[in-house]
Amino acid sequence: MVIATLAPDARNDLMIEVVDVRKRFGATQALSGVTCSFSRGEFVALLGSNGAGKSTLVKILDGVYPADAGTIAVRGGRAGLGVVHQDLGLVDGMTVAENLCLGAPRRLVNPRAEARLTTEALRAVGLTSIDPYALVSSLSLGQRAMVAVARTLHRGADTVVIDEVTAGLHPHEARWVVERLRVAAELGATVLMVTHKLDEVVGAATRYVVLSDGEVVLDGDAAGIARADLVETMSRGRSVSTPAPGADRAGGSGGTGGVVCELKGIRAGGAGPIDLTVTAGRITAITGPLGSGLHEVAYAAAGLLTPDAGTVRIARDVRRACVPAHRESEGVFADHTVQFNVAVGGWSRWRGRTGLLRLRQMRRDCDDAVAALAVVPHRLDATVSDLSGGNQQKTLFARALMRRPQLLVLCEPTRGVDVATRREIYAQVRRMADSGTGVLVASTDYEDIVALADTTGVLTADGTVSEWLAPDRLPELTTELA
Ligand SMILES: Nc1ncnc2c1ncn2[C@@H]1O[C@H](COP(=O)(O)OP(=O)(O)OP(=O)(O)O)[C@@H](O)[C@H]1O
Repeated sequence: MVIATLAPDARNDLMIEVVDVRKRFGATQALSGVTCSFSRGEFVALLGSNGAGKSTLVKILDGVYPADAGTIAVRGGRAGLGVVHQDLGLVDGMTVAENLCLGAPRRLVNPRAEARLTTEALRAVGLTSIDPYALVSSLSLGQRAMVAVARTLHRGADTVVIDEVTAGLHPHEARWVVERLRVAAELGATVLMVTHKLDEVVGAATRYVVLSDGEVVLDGDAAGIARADLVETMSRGRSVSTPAPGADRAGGSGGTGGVVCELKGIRAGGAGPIDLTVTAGRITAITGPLGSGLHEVAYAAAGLLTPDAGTVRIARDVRRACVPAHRESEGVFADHTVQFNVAVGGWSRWRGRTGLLRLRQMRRDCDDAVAALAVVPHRLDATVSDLSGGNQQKTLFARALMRRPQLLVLCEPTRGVDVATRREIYAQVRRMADSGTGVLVASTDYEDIVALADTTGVLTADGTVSEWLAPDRLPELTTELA
């Protein structure tokens, strides 16, 4: 199926029409007849739990996959629609203007004209404060995201699909991006935003489209849909054994256990020197912007990286487990099954007195772990590369817990997971801490910090932690770092 051009007699403001689109991957029906249409000036939040079919739909719109059946028609044809992915695809060492005009025939464009075109393109997304001659590397992550959106529209798209680009942004910056997207829609663009962060889009999106099991289960005007109903629809009634994030911390771990890990004067990934202690039963967190070195510091604690300087002291015989920040390159064994990915490294747990693995117990434990996190598809023999991003993340998390670690290091533990899973992960981490595990969380996601941390170190611009914040001071994070 190719993306068609909307018929000339189509409704005036209609931009995209998706009719009965289906896509199957082997045994999985990823999309089972999606029908929806998008109009000029709409700001649509495209939502759904992990494995609901969002990425599949976006990839079909982007021309990455053909659909098995159905039709898609776009005003202006394929060029009328652009997708901005999480990596943004900008060249950091070039200016904003050069990035915007990249690919344009050079003889038609001189630097002055480039700057003028760039200013116009930036205005179309409500950006008036960015210098066309600024290097992209000098911009904040949110500004870069908006430059990528402006470039997509500048290249002739009227509709832009934003695929989880706000993940990892500070809440203020994410809100700033969403506000610019709202302005872009008001100025005439059609914006479809895929996100798991409901709070970003509630109040800004004009419409919600929720997918579940490859079908549209809710499609309506945002003004008429309450947040709670959205969560309920997205979670399909999945109950989670959790209070709201942060709610139970007052009665949680007291941090009276012994030291399981101590970092002194650590320098890693550009961060440091940092002193940090993880004690049994307590959740210590570090946060800061992407690239600040917070993950490298955590890897040093997990024993996955030798720091550039400083010492790592680990209590004797401590079992360590780590959820790495980048699941694709550092985490999953993509060609292996879900069971292998969950069980790997934790074999001793199932070794019987004879030395043989108790396979049936191993299978049961893996099955319980993936059921608690609602991994889709719920099949231990599924190949991990066939899972959606959020479901891959769940297998990584399940693996780390399967080791019953005494030191649990979590880098971006909730990356790409849906609302219900996020809560389940928070509950499981809290239970681990309450049972005596020392936990170190390194996350750029402020929701993780607010939900989990007993004490939080914020990496400052010089790569150090100037002070450790108790939970009651966490609200300062959202203002201080704005
Ligand atoms: N290349 C593939 N091969 C096999 N199955 C796939 C493939 N891509 C997606 N699937 C399956 O299709 C379903 C929909 O996946 P998709 O990635 O579209 O979900 P999603 O809503 O984007 O999830 P997430 O929020 O986790 O990113 C899932 O069950 C997934 O396992």
